[in-house]
Amino acid sequence: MELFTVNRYTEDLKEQKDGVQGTNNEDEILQKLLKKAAKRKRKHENIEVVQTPILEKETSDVKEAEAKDEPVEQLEKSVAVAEEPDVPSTEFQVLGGDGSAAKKKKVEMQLPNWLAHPTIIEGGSLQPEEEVPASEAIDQLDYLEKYTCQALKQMKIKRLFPVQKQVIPWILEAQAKPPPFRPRDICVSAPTGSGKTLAFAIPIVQLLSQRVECKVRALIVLPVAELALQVYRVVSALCSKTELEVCLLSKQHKLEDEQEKLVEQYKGKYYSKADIVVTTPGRLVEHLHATKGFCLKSLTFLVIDEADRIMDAVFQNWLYHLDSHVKETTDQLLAGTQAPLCYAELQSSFGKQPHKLLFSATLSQDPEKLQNLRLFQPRLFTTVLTMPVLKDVTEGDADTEANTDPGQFVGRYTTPAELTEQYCVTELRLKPLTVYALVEKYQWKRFLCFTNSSDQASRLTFVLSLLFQNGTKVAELSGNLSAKIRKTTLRNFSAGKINGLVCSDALARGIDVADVDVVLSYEIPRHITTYIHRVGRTARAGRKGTAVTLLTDKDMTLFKKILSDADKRLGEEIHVSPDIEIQHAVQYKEALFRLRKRTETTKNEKAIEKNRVATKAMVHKKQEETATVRPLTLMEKLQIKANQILDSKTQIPKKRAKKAKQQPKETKKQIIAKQRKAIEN
Ligand SMILES: Nc1ncnc2c1ncn2[C@@H]1O[C@H](COP(=O)(O)OP(=O)(O)OP(=O)(O)O)[C@@H](O)[C@H]1O
Repeated sequence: MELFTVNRYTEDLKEQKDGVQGTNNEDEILQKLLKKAAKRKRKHENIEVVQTPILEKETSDVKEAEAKDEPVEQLEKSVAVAEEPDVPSTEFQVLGGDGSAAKKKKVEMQLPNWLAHPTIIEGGSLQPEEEVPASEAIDQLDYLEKYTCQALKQMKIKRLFPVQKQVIPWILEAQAKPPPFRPRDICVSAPTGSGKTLAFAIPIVQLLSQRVECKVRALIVLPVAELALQVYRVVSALCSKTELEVCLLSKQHKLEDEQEKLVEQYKGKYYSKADIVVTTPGRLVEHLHATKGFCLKSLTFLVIDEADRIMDAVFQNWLYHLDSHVKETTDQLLAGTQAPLCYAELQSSFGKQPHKLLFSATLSQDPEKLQNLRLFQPRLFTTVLTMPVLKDVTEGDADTEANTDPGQFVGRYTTPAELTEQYCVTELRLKPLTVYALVEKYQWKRFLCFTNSSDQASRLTFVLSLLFQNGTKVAELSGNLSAKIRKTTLRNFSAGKINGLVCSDALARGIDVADVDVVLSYEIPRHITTYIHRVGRTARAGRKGTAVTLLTDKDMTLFKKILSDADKRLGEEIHVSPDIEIQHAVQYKEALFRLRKRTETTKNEKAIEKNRVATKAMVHKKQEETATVRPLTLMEKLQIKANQILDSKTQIPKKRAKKAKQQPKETKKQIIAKQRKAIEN
């Protein structure tokens, strides 16, 4: 059977078939083709007849007149087409061939309703120094418990920030509803330093404070250990006047130490020692697998801070582990393998999902990413752009208009109103010197300098340390260092023992260090979210701050494009003296020379280490190989020695030696086997 049939008119075919089929001659085929063409033409014209009245209404009077000139002819044609039997067409229909595709409107992103219509967090003052009106004082807020007010006062907090005023009462109210009502999950997108931590910590502590038995009821997940520690401190401070226990899980401690703080065993049963667990995703997974008795079946709150970061592919698997852990415990309860099988407990835990609270300054508006969290009827809280600086940034025509539409708020990353953004144009080879000159010129006493990689951070720290000879101390804070060293460095910076930190972006998020004068971007960030988090390390909690980006001429276009993603424009340009290179020539040359030397030394050290590891591996392999071969007897050894002496005596001609070289080399095992065979013979 033929797979393909080709219908083609050929002269030979005509001659062959002439006798059998009279209809298959050239004229008839031509007639058929003409008929087909006419039919197609009529069909096309018929479509036009139908479309004309619609078009007429929209287009000019001239077209109207043309249409009236030939109504009879068109009617005839349409009737003719209508009379034609409805034969299925063998022609391919060209999709959009009628031009309809070209007329189609540009596809607009359709967000789910909850993302497109968020609850707006009205801007308010973040100025902590301002006089607080009596009505706004924390003791006047009826939803705050006495112990919360006491703890807040100890933290020197006199009133709540806008995001806290909106979110805290909402969570408390949502949780107050009796079953079967289930509180809606929430996503909160508010600028850096606007106080998101307290917005989730206060309601959680208040709602859990009445608990009887200690069980893990709240899990707060953060992307890095430093952030986890920071949030742990805030939550612990809030819990100081309650009986709640908070536990921190991060790579800064030994796993066994954390296990001891997390669970205890009594008469063969495990008991939780923590009510609130603050953790990083990696450490959480470790405990889910390694800590016996670590149970999350009573989980009431799941907080994901820096949610967009945690939802990144790198961190994805923690959710899977968390889900399967909860499912496993439920299955065990159902099967009765986990004691005690109590009906009430089973009923309360089965199918129960924690209240999910997501927070970030750059919350993803990608519904697919958020879908992984299976949010329950989610609700979005986001900030309004009413700050003076931001007005300036989004100033003008279309943007201002867009801001009045709530649907447009989503995905707009807002920076604090107190932030001043600047840039400094420089050359690539002069960048470290520019950082030095800027710090000297503006007398910045506390600054952060962000690079795009840990290695770059390390190199820049080295050069800057050599340049600053007036007592300004700089240190590295990057992923290259252990968690312990990073912790000490950060503490020294907070205490003012270090003036400047050169950081990689791993630490751009969430770190809350008070009174950072300026954030420098040594290299332009790769994405707008990175920029928002970098600059967010200053101008926090209503204080003023500056962000300066170093730009080469090449960077300029790309940086402008990155800023445009957040409806931002370049800020003010600042300059350093054009003579910096001449002024600091000797110092800079020396610093670069020493950096080169250091790079070489590290490179050599790395090569030596690599060699050492390779040699060790080879020795190990050889040992394994020889271990499998039977040791030679004394006779065999003597025979081999005798052969070697004989070999050395008989000179192999050069040509033969070359030929032998070309042949594949025998392994030691093969040589021994050969010699043994020779002895046996
Ligand atoms: N109501 C308040 N009054 C005064 N200071 C506050 C208040 N709430 C929070 N703060 C302070 O503001 C600073 C920033 O708070 P927080 O770290 O919660 O911000 P954030 O919104 O989580 O920032 P990021 O997005 O960078 O993580 C902290 O030092 C905190 O102590």
